[in-house]
Amino acid sequence: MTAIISETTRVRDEIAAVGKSLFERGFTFGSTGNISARLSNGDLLMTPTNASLGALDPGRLSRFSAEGVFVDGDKPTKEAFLHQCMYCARQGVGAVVHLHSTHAVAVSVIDGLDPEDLLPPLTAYYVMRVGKLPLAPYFAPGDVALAEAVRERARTSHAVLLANHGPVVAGKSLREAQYASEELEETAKLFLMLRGERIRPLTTDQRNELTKPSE
Ligand SMILES: O=C(O)[C@@H](O)C(=O)COP(=O)(O)O
Ligand SMILES: [Zn+2]
Repeated sequence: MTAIISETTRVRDEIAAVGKSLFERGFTFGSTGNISARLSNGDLLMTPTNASLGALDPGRLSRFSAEGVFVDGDKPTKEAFLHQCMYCARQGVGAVVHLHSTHAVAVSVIDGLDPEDLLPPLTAYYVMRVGKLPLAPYFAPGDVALAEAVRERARTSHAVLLANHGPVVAGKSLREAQYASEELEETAKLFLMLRGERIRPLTTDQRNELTKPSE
């Protein structure tokens, strides 16, 4: 019991610290975005609805049981189902971050990109942290129909861009989800800066070299 309590406290504090860091560096703003993390007993901690990621109270985070039932805390984010579907679609997910990071949102609005993989492999770090970025069609925030669209894409990618909205990124840990979200935003920025230029993305061989399982 003691171990569970201290793990809960640690994860609550970590969610608040990551939220503050992302907010203060402009990765999301106002009360946009939401974060969740899984505890070792399967429970999920999530940010409450209408909360600024910059000023989260660790003790007031919303908690769901492993079965997806709301247990306690403030009223959960309206995207709770979106977070839950990332945990269901992928093995080993420990945390999920959703942001309205400006450049990623801009990419989510551009027509004519490849909806299976929106951004080219500009750098090795992008390939290692994000890899592939499919687009989920537009649904209003909080619409449960979005869950099915995201679940389908999350089976093959831990990062999904919601059309005219923003990214949802899963990681084994909260730090992994945070770093991948940041890398996605910076690559979206590079992509927009480079529009109209002749570019030289990584080749398929270079990409495969980065993602091959280590022996
Ligand atoms: O875009 C939205 O409204 C939500 O996806 C969002 O980012 C913030 O919603 P809450 O977490 O319910 O505040
Ligand atoms: Zn949102």
